[in-house]
Amino acid sequence: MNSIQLQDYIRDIPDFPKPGILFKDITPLLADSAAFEAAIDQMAAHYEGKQIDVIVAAEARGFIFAAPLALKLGVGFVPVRKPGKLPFSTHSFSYELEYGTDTLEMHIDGVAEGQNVLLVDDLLATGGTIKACANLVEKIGATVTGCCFLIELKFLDGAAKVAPHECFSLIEY
Ligand SMILES: O=P(O)(O)OC[C@H]1O[C@H](OP(=O)(O)OP(=O)(O)O)[C@H](O)[C@@H]1O
Ligand SMILES: Nc1ncnc2[nH]cnc12
Repeated sequence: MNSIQLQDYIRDIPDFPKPGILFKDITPLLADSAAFEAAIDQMAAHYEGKQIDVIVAAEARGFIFAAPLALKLGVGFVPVRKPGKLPFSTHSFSYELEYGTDTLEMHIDGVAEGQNVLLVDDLLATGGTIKACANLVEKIGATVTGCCFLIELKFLDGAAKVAPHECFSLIEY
């Protein structure tokens, strides 16, 4: 399975969802079980043996990688969702995207003070989403162990926004 080039499974869609955005479409990778499995295995290999209590990820695409990674690492998964979707009491936080602004929510009992949290998403662009998640985790008194992505758009320098937390990605543009 080492011969799989994950980059080959990412499709470029120009001007989506807005003019000037080159959208990185992950659906070809998801449609190929060997490529999808290779991505999860490579993420798990990077974090194997590290102190992680829980994985936190934002909907929708973050869930796709966070859930199998949580199972593989043997830790829980805490969903961060768009407003009005979570049934229990929530923390709510707003942030900026490459193509707009958004608000996310997490259950107040999702992450506990003192826990080590791995943040997972499909893609790091401006870093707005992951920085907002990291801020919330730290406000709760938990520690961000790292930030894991399938794709990193290096030219947008999202990693600088999340520093000093480590950003690990499998594909860089
Ligand atoms: O680094 P940033 O500039 O914050 O951009 C990255 C975020 O943008 C996308 O999510 P989107 O809000 O499009 O939602 P989706 O997962 O529901 O498609 C992507 O899945 C990341 O979460
Ligand atoms: N260029 C991009 N492609 C896919 N998802 C994104 N999320 C933010 N920017 C993106």
